[in-house]
Amino acid sequence: MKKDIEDAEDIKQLVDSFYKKVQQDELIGYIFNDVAKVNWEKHLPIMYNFWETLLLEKTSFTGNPMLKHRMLSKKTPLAQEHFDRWLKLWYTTIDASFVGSVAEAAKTRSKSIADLMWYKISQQHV
Ligand code: HEM
Repeated sequence: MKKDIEDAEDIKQLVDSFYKKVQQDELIGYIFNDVAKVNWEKHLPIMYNFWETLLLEKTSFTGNPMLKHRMLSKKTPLAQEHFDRWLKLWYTTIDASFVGSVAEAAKTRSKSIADLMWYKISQQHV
């Protein structure tokens, strides 16, 4: 039975299964695997903190995602279709296991952040 995202364990499960899909994705996987060469042992806990801060009112995240993605877009072109795929995988992963107001917030928050990131990145070239 599906339930809402309630605690750190749920966030961990969600984030772990999302990045499993991301790594195998034919459109965006290479950005993580080959361009950024992500150290997953480091990155996954950062992402648990990020989503706990956004969804569970914790304050553990202290990174600067806008800057990180702007730097990434200097290493490889990032396009709207990459963001669309990121969001599609995120929504699919949420919907596969969770339902409720926090699950909905996880989707709407990610969409606003992705829109803002894409806006900032696309403005860099003008
Ligand atoms: C095309 C879409 C995206 C790509 C290719 C992408 C890729 C990456 C990569 C390669 C990193 C760096 C990992 C490292 O430090 O080793 C990263 C970090 C991160 N990403 Fe994304 N990302 C995308 C979209 C998003 C979106 C939509 C969000 C938020 C909803 C997000 C949230 C984050 C956060 C919070 C970090 C950690 C930042 C930090 O360490 O300060 N990303 N991303």
